[in-house]
Amino acid sequence: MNTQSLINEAIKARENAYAPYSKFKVGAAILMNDQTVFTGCNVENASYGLTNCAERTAIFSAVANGKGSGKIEAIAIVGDTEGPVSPCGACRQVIAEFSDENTKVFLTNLKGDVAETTINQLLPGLFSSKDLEV
Ligand SMILES: O=c1ccn([C@H]2C[C@H](O)[C@@H](CO)O2)c(=O)[nH]1
Ligand SMILES: [Zn+2]
Repeated sequence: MNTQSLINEAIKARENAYAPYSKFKVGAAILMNDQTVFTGCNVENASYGLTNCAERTAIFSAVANGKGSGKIEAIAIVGDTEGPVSPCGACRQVIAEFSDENTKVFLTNLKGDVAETTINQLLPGLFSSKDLEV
């Protein structure tokens, strides 16, 4: 799947966002290394802190569908932001869990801005499974 198609999947997923509190809808789409695609949206809660972001929804969906041993080839995230949307710290760490140095991260918005980055740029010095090896 090409980048624009992945971004379009994220835009579609964003429509399903459950964001009655912030009204800030976010969509994410991930292309796994086996070429399967999973999408997610943010899901808020009256107990605000229980909110799950779009990126984590997409990744948890992939894992729930048997892709936990796979890697993310590309992820597209879209919000209605001035510039490309910026993933929160929790999502950066969760994206890192299923990424490698080749994972492409596309930060986008509804205006069509696209910024390509990497997990190492988003989360330098990240904690990973390597740190658990003794
Ligand atoms: O990258 C982001 C940033 C924010 N949100 C959600 C969380 C919350 O529902 C709303 C406002 O923070 O946007 C995401 O899903 N992804
Ligand atoms: Zn997040």
